[in-house]
Amino acid sequence: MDTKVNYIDVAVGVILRDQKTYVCLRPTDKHQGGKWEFPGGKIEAGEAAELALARELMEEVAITVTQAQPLTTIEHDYGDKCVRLFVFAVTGFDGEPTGAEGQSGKWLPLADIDIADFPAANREIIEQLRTTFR
Ligand SMILES: Nc1nc2c([nH]c(=O)n2[C@@H]2O[C@H](COP(=O)(O)OP(=O)(O)OP(=O)(O)O)[C@@H](O)[C@H]2O)c(=O)[nH]1
Ligand SMILES: [Mg+2]
Repeated sequence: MDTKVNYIDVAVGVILRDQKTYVCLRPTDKHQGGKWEFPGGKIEAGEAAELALARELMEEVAITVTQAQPLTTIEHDYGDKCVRLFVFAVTGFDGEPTGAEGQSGKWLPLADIDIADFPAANREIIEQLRTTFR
C-alpha cells in the first residue's frame, strides 16, 4: 500500500502595506472557491519557491516583487488534496495590486481579518499576522 502523501507545493504572498494585506476572492469553481486568499499558486517542477512567488504575483495581481521574506511553511490535508504552502511576507513591490485575472481584490486591514473567510490551511498565517505585524 502506498502511504506516501503527494503534496501540491504552493507559493503564497502576504502583501503588506500600512497594516493592511491585499487579498483576492477565489473563483467559486476553484478549490476553496468563494474564500478569500493570499495571491499565489502552484510551484512548477524544479522552480524555486521565490521565483514561483514572483511569477504568480505578476500573473494574478500585476506587481513586481522587490522584497519578500519567508514567513512560514504549512502542510495541510483538505481530504481531497494535500497542499504545502510556502508563505512569504511581501514588503516591497512595484506597481499597484489589482485583480489581474478578473478576480475581486481588496486591501484588508490586519485588524479586520476573519479566519472563517480564508481556507483552513491559512489559520497559522492569520495567527502570525495578528502577533507579528500588529
Ligand atoms: N493562492 C492561494 N492558495 C491557497 C491559499 N490557501 C490554500 O489552502 N491554498 C490552496 O493552494 C492550492 C493552489 O493554489 P491556486 O489554486 O492559487 O494555484 P494556481 O494559482 O496555480 O491555480 P490553477 O493551477 O488552478 O490555475 C489550492 O488548492 C488552494 O486551495 C492561499 O491563501 N492562497
Ligand atoms: Mg492562484
